[in-house]
Amino acid sequence: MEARKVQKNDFTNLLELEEHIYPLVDVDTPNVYRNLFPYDEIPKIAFNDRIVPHNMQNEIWITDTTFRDGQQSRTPYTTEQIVKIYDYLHRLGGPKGIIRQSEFFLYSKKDRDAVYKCLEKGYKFPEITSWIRASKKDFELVKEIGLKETGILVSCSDYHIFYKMKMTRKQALTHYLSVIRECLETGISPRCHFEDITRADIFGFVIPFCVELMKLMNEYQIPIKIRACDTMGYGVNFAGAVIPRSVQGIIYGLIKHAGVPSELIEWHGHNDFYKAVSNSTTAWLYGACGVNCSMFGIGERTGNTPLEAMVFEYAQLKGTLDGMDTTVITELVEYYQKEIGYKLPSRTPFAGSSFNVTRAGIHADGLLKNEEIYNIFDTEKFLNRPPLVAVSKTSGLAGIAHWINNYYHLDEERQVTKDSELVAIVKEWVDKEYEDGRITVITDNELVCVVTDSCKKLGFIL
Ligand SMILES: CC(C)C(=O)C(=O)O
Repeated sequence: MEARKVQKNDFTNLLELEEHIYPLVDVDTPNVYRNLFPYDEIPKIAFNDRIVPHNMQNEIWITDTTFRDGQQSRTPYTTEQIVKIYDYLHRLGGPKGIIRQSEFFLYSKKDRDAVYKCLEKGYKFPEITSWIRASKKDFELVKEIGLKETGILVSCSDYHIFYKMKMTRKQALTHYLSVIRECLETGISPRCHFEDITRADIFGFVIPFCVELMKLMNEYQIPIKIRACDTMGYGVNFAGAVIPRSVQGIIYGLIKHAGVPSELIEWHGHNDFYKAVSNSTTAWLYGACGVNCSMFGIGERTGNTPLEAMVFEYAQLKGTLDGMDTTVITELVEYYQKEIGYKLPSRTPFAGSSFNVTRAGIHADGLLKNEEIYNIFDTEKFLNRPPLVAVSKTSGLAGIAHWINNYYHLDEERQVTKDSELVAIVKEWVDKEYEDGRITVITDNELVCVVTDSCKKLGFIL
């Protein structure tokens, strides 16, 4: 299968212009931005107050790296698990393919088996793409399997170029361009992973490199994607922050100074400074069409941008889910727990067991009066997860009543209130537990026993 041809673009004038403005700066010693990354101090965020305009595109999307970056940091998934998760991603992304692509390793037979099985499904979305070693043999393999695109690592900070690859910028650029040309010769579309872009020299290396890539794209008429990888999570989204840490500054530079079309730009975030989600949203807002995510954010160190979070960011920015089926997120939580043995931290937004559980008595009282007061949205509708109240020392009568109503799915006429006799008896039992020195919350099983006993005594049927 041949890579999709790019629309004939006339970047020629722009490219000639930019080439002169931003030539490669081939430094003798690495620029490691010691002012921003002193290493023995906490990294710094500096500002020059240059403001770039919003530039969100009409069509934005999510790409998935659950089986690549996500899998790198955990026990590998079995083929069966990959196929099952791929199925869930297909349903979650909906018919418009908001989850547009998913990338797969092709290294081992097991990796390739998973790709063949997922291809057999015949889904248009997520389109299957690959991640390989950058060699002619591997490009041929991508082609043989019938994929259109592959990821290629093009680390771009001097940390990588000088310290890891032991090259100069000029040598790295020459090497990358020859590998990418080889990929294009095979007819495969390269997705260039600009590793460590948030510590790279944007005007001295990244933009001159992108300008060369856009020239190659013109020459071969095959799309070349730029994935901006915030490998260490240093990106920030504050207006006026300086590059290379500024997410909007990087995206603006790629579009305006290197002539990269928005639909060929993806942001790939990490969560080391808790910014993976807001940085990814920022990349959308400033012109990148794609954000690359992994399910539940499972990935290197603190993880990648969680895919489920970007589903809700999408809906908030666009005002519509565009056909995405968010209830699949809850199915995935259950699948990860039961079949993969991965339990999410309970407070994980949208997915953890406690994400919509209220513990404080005073809040529980609010929930009981009207669930909108303490629930982010109709979590039962969108995630099959009605808001819950965990019973603890501070739950009070309202909290216990709410727990009973939810746990037993009582419809409006049958609901108990904080004045119900049943609630009073359960509360008495709960109070006694804490008077006797208990410090943990009361479990559902314990409450079921107490409620069952109390109902028997009162002659109630729930
Ligand atoms: C290895 C690269 C491509 C990456 O995933 C990252 O920079 O996070």
